[in-house]
Amino acid sequence: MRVDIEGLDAHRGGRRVVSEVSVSVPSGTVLGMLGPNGSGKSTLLRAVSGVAAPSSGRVLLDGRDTASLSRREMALRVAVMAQEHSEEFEIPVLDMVLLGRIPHGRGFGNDSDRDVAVALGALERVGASHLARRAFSALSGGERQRVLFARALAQDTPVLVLDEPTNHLDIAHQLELLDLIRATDKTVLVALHDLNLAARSCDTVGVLVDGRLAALGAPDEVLDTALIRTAFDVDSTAVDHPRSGQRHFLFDARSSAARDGADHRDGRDDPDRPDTEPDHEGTPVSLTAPEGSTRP
Ligand SMILES: Nc1ncnc2c1ncn2[C@@H]1O[C@H](COP(=O)(O)OP(=O)(O)OP(=O)(O)O)[C@@H](O)[C@H]1O
Repeated sequence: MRVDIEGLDAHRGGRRVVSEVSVSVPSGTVLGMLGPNGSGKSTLLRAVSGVAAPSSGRVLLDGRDTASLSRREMALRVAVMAQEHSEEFEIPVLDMVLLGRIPHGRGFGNDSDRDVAVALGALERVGASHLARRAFSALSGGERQRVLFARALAQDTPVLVLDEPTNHLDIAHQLELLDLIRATDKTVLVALHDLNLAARSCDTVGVLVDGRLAALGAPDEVLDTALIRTAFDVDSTAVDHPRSGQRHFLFDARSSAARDGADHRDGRDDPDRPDTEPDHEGTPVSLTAPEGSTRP
């Protein structure tokens, strides 16, 4: 299902925090939303998923304006994994995942065999089958994230909206979750903080700065040291992964001297800057694979 965001503005607390965002997400592709804290990623995703209506602009799902869809019609199209969840319910994990089946069925507690099979299948996909009988409230943060992702999968929608789904996850589970996202044929909009994970996992990335889209495109085209400095206020060095060749960024906090002066002289004569110049212009530096690391 194609998602088109057209000229979207959104307000929080009476203030416009997303301005004139337009993005098209082709069916089956993954859009990563990046940006510093408070740049408007969650607010944009809330507007896309219908949690909060945009103050202007519109969101189209396969050409249909979401404003014309009922809540159930939305829930059959878009599953949401929100950033903060206050679910302290004592309910078993399986029941939590079954909540994702409500738009398909007869309501809470009336789950069909198929609903249960779908929920168990979703738990298995996220490696959480062993948690099915545990109380959701008794899970760790990472376990909860995986269960909530299972709930979103169990909703069986063509579109997934995921707000920092890798929060709390250990590295293995971060990679696993993003691989699962990549492997689905769903259209995915996902807010992420880890630029390297985003570059690895997204077809397109959009970078929000102060609620405006500062950049949009394929990760390799969009992410470079200049953009990272402007958007995130950190210095970075681009390196190629010794085995995969994929570009990665190493980050350094910017010195206050660089901050004070760099905006108009680009930091080139910064006294804190090393003589051996890490590449700050976006051309990746090649790293040589350590000896013996010849595995593909
Ligand atoms: N409930 C609220 N009331 C008032 N202002 C809010 C509310 N929620 C968010 N905001 C403000 O809206 C702006 C955008 O917030 P949003 O949560 O969309 O950013 P974000 O990019 O998702 O941030 P983060 O990376 O920290 O999750 C911020 O300035 C934030 O302080």
